[in-house]
Amino acid sequence: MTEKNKILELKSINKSYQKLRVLKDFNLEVNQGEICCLLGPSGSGKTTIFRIASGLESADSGRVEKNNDPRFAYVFQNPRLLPWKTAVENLIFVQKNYGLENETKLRDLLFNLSGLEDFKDAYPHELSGGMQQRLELIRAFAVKPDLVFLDEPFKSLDMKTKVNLRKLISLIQAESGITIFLITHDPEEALLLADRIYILAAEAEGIKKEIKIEKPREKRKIADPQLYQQLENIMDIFTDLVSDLNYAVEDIRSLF
Ligand SMILES: Nc1ncnc2c1ncn2[C@@H]1O[C@H](COP(=O)(O)OP(=O)(O)OP(=O)(O)O)[C@@H](O)[C@H]1O
Repeated sequence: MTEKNKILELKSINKSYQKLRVLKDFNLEVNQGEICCLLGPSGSGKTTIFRIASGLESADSGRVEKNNDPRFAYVFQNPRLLPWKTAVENLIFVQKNYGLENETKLRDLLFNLSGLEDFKDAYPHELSGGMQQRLELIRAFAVKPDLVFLDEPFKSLDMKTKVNLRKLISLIQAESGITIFLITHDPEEALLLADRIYILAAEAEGIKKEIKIEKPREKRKIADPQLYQQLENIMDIFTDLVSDLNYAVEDIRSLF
C-alpha cells in the first residue's frame, strides 16, 4: 500500500456462501485516524466485510491490504468477555498479548471513563448488558490498538447507555487518533459519530454512496438542518431498498 493515510484497504473482494453471493468485486478503504462507518440494511454483508477486513475470515478472491502491520481490536455485537475472569482480569488478559499488563494507569483511566470504576472486580454475569458492552469497549482500547472494529456496538442498548458509549468512543478517538471502523444499520448513529460513511446496498451491489461529514463531532445534533438533510438522503436510499408490500393491500383488506 503506497498511500500513507490509508490504514486498511479492501480490493476487489468476492465472497459467496454456497450459492449466495454476498460481496462482488467489493472495494473499500479506511484512512488513518478517522471514524469510518459502514452503514447498511440487515443482510447486506456488513459482518462479512468486518470479518474479512479484520482477518477473521478469508475472501474467495481479492486482497486486504494493511499499512504498517496495524494492531487490531474488536468489539462484537454481543460481548465476548471471559466469564471466569473479573472485569479487570478481562482487560489484563488481552493486554498480556502485547506486554501491556503493567499499564495500570491506562486501565484505571478506562474504568473511570466508562463509569465502571466500582466494578473492576465484578464478573461479567454480575454486570448489566450495557455495562458488559462498556467493558468490551474499554477492553478493546486497553491494548492501545491502531484500529478498532466495532460491529454494531450499540445494538439493544438503551438511549442513555448509547449516548454515553458514543461520547466515550468519540473522546478517546479524538484524543488518541486511533482509527475506528464502525459497522451499523443505524443512520443516526453513523451521522453522529463518523467522519466518513459508506452506504452499502443490498444483494452484492457494493457501496451505493459515500458521505463525508465535516462538522466537528461534538457539535453534531440530528436536529441540525444540514445533518437532518443528510439523514433524509440516507433514508431515501434505504427506502429504495425496502420491499414494496403494496401488492398485498387487497388481500389484507379482504382477509381481515
Ligand atoms: N457463515 C455463513 N454461512 C452462510 N450464509 C451466511 C454466513 N454468514 C452470512 N451469511 C449470509 O450472508 C448474507 C450477509 O450476512 P451478514 O451477516 O454479513 O449481513 P449483515 O449486513 O451484517 O446483517 P445484520 O445487520 O443482520 O447483522 C446474509 O444473507 C447471511 O444469511
